Amino acid sequence: MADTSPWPRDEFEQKLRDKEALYHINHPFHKLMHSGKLTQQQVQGWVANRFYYQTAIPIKDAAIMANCDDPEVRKHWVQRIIDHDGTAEQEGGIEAWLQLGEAVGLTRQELWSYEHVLPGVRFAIDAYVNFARRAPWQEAAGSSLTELFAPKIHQARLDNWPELYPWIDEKGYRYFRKRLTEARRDVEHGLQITLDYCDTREKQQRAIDLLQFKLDILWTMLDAMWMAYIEGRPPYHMEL
Ligand SMILES: O=C(O)c1cc(C(=O)O)c2c(n1)C(=O)C(=O)c1cc(C(=O)O)[nH]c1-2
Repeated sequence: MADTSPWPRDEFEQKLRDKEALYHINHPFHKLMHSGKLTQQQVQGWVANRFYYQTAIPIKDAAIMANCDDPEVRKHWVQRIIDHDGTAEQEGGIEAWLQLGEAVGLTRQELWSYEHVLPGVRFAIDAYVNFARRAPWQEAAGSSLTELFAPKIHQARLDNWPELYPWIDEKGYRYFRKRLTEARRDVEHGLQITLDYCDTREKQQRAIDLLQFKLDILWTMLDAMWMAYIEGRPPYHMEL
């Protein structure tokens, strides 16, 4: 009979970490971006589409909080919302992303209107928010663990973009710098929740599958952007 006992904690954690192989840092769109081959218009397309993700993240985190009956968890989780929305005194990630938009030549109104957001990007992100609304909060918390792999991609942008894309204004980099520390703190907490909650093989496997679901969301966003901005085939492009 197959062994269905839970994996030891460190083995389970390693299985989650192994998912890095499918992280969107490996998507051809990011590969082009990180080799300096994107035009200004293509960078703008990415920034405008990703803005929909940025504004969805605190809504997703509020949905997790709304489903969470543990004040100890909420006490920490609320920081994620503050990181993105900011406070009366301090700017958050959404404001930093708007500044990135301006640094690449977009206006705030353009970003807020979501006029550049592709249907495929919107559907993928909406799937993440809707999942977080309905899932047990521990499962939704676990799906944020793609952030395990995010500091590397933020760091790569900080390291390479100034040379590859000298036309991007320096004020655009604040978002990525900010996320380096925030993402590391988030995953420490998210990982503890997941490792504690998944005390059966079934729950562990479900967490791995949900991490894959989140990887699918990130990958699918870039597939839609590839069609529109690299192939020049946005939706309803009819020419052969
Ligand atoms: O630029 C990226 O590649 C990237 C990826 C991810 C991610 O892995 O989901 C996040 C972010 N950035 C990010 O900035 C961010 O605030 C964030 C929050 C979350 C989440 O699922 O809660 N992911 C990510």
